[in-house]
Amino acid sequence: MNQKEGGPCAAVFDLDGTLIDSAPDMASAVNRAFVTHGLDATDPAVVAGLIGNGAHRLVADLLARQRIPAAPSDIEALTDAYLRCYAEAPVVSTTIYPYVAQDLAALKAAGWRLGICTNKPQALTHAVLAGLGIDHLFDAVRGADAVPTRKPDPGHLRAVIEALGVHRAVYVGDTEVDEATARAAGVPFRGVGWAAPGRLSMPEAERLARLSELLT
Ligand SMILES: O=C(O)COP(=O)(O)O
Ligand SMILES: [Mg+2]
Repeated sequence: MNQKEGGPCAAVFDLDGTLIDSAPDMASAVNRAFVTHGLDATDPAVVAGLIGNGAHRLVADLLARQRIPAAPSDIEALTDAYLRCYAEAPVVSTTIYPYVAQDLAALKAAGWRLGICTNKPQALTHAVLAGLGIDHLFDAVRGADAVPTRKPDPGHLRAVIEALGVHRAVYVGDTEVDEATARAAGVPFRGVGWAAPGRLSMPEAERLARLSELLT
């Protein structure tokens, strides 16, 4: 996609695993919540592989891994505890992936409108973007609780694109949830080359080496 083809274009990004490596802080928060409730902590590398479907699903998946039967109300309580722990320390070990900040700035300077479509809750998304000093780059940000139905429902991505006020957009992500969301919304999808193995169905060779490739 190219600005020269007419009309503003937008690049909408998934957040965790796409623009930022937030897995260490997310793993630390969910493990603090589990341990506080008398449950076991999980290897942060395992937690990292489960991120992308939102907080509730992360907690449910971790409980299932530990073979702990849990009522919906237990999962709710643990999810609330996880999100409280995360909000207390949203940016301690989280980092922006290499070149992402400068490539986002280059896209913005070239006239692209930039958006975020993430399954992270809205307040935490803003806290993390602000903590990393990249919140000013985005024209529309929609977390999981800022839309009636979240990813993989295509309405989540469509809501971001509508807020950006563009007719042409691309979605960039790191998991099959993102791929499926884009497909269902009829939006072109690009996967990041630094996505963890097995998280995207598209071949490695077809993924973005750098976000600046969107400019070409
Ligand atoms: O699973 C989450 O909490 C958020 O993940 P996402 O930013 O990749 O959508
Ligand atoms: Mg992701």
